[in-house]
Amino acid sequence: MRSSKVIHVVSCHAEGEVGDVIVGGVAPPPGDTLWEQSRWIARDETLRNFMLNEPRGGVFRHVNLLVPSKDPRAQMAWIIMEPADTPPMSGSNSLCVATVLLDSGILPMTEPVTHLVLEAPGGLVEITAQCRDGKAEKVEVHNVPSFADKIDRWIEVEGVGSLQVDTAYGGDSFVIADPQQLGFSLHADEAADLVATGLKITHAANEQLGFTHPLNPQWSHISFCQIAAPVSHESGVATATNAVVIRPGKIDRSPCGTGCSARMAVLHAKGQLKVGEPFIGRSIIGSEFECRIVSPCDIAGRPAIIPSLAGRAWITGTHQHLLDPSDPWPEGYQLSDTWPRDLK
Ligand SMILES: O=C(O)[C@H]1NCC[C@@H]1O
Repeated sequence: MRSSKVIHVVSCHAEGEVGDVIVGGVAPPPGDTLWEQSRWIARDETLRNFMLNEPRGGVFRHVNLLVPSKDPRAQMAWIIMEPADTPPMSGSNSLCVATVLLDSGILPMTEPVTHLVLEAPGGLVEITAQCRDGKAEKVEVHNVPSFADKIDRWIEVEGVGSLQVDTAYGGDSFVIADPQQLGFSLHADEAADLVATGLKITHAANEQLGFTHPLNPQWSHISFCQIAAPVSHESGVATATNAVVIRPGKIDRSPCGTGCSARMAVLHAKGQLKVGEPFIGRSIIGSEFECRIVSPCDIAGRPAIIPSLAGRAWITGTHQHLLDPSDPWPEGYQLSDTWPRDLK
């Protein structure tokens, strides 16, 4: 066996969504801030391609690179790599990172509760992990400030027609649409059709509404379409199933932490969810995040919220990814059979 690199990974999933964690073998990228470091990873593409492309990755995979924190309040920082983007924050990936840090002993675990501060490219997040017998059993994340952007706006979507949507930010940027308007019931057997429709909605929303983060103008697109069922009250708790369509073409298997944060910001802006009121986000495979609005806040003079989401993550394996110097595809490859081109 020979290899010109060895990347050590602890694989994990949070409520069904893969979030592998690189724990060794990659030097921290250059940059004065974590955001700059994440832009370097996005521009350079070498690590993204090696880990996300076939034969090592695939469209379903997210990979997180642990790096030393820049902010002295944080115990660790990480850079999120998703198939289409290198985003500011991710709920499912934050659960995977916190679980791997604690369950594998990279950071010390205190039972029954461990508190951490982690640094994502989009800001600091506070972690409260319920721990027992060496396992982080449930992880709560206080997310970055989240806000509704455009409410009840009409867009024209190819093959759909006029569609009323909201846009919002919950650590990443969303267009949110109602499945009833689209003829979906959010069952798992609709997954392929949800993806095709969601990609068209994302494309239309980017062209017709757009998005720019008020404090980070470099984040200037809508990443995801969240097809979000109306809220119903189950045992008195506001609950809603969603299907978040991730470019280039898959559905989040988890309830999507940034999506639930964005949704809560919209519900709050519409007067439909109060500060502190529980909200359950449910995924298309039936997994759940327990969410709430921790507090109202302000972002560049606009009303915003600090959301919280809680869920479970499990380690699924360890891998050492190698590169034989004679391998003709050191950065892997993508083919449109499993890695669809963005539909327009
Ligand atoms: O939980 C989330 O926020 C996400 N899951 C995969 C894509 C998003 O980052």
